[in-house]
Amino acid sequence: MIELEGISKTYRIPVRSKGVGGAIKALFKREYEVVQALKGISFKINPGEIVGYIGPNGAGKSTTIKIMSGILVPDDGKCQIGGQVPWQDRKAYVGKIGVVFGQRSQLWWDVPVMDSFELLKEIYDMTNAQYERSFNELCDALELRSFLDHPVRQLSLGQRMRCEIAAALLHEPEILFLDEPTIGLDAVSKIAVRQFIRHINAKRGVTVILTTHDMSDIEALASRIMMIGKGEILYDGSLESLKRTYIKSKTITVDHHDYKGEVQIEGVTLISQGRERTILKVDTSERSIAHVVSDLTDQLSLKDVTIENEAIEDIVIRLYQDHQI
Ligand SMILES: Nc1ncnc2c1ncn2[C@@H]1O[C@H](COP(=O)(O)OP(=O)(O)OP(=O)(O)O)[C@@H](O)[C@H]1O
Repeated sequence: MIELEGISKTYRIPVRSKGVGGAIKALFKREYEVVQALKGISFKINPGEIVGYIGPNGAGKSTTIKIMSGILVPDDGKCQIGGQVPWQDRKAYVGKIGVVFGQRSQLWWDVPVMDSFELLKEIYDMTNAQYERSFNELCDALELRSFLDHPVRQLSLGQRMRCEIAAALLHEPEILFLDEPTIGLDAVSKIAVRQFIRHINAKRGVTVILTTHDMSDIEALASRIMMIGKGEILYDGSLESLKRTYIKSKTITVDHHDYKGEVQIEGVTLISQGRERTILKVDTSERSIAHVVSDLTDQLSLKDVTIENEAIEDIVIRLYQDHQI
């Protein structure tokens, strides 16, 4: 479905020395700084996958999405999406993709949402039957009906984002690019957006490429993650395998009856110990959780035990550190 091979992209940014002298000099001779945003990245994505594309600010995520959506042309490399090159034959290509840039709107700001949808029907040359089917499905799944006649500028951020996603999917594309779709949303709206992405992926088989800084989006949605740093793919694999490779510790929280003295267990760091709750960190490469829990049972009268993995954010930070990013 999606195939990128050796894609590179550089930007030329004009630089100018300070002051009036610099401005005059720039009139005669422009100097540029070259930023290499993508350094020959390659990957393949199969139909129906949901891929989380993550990386720190300036890593090259948006540049990749812009190339895949045909807005930017790379300096080098090949890109084939659904059998087409995104920046060629644009009219046929845009029918295959939907794009949401969380920080920008594709809806007409001053007109009711409904008018934007009807205009999109004309732009994508949809039949009445196709439009009705898609529109009704999206309105129901995203609960849009109560504000369809409101101008976009009067919508809350959560309502607007639901409309943006509906607008991107109205023409029933096979691929959806989502660039930070949950940015700025409250917890309830984030959950609604995630549920909808799962729903549309299962129902229509839409392939989803999602960039986000919110690791809970990734945990909720993506079975595969690609991590980019300084224009290079640093990791491409399952979230599970990332966790297996990089998770080095687990935290055990034990609720217990009366405190009988300080817990002492090999390979464990005691984080805190109170009368009824003890928190420990276990280096899983040194001790197995089963052994630690068994030792705890000997030393404490247990009421409840919770075992938590390291947060995915911590794993990602460690991976960036390994690559000196
Ligand atoms: N239009 C542009 N002109 C010049 N440089 C650009 C342009 N767009 C991006 N860059 C530079 O290219 C690099 C990659 O930027 P890009 O926006 O792709 O990163 P990103 O991973 O999406 O970052 P963020 O998470 O902050 O959105 C950065 O160094 C950025 O400053």
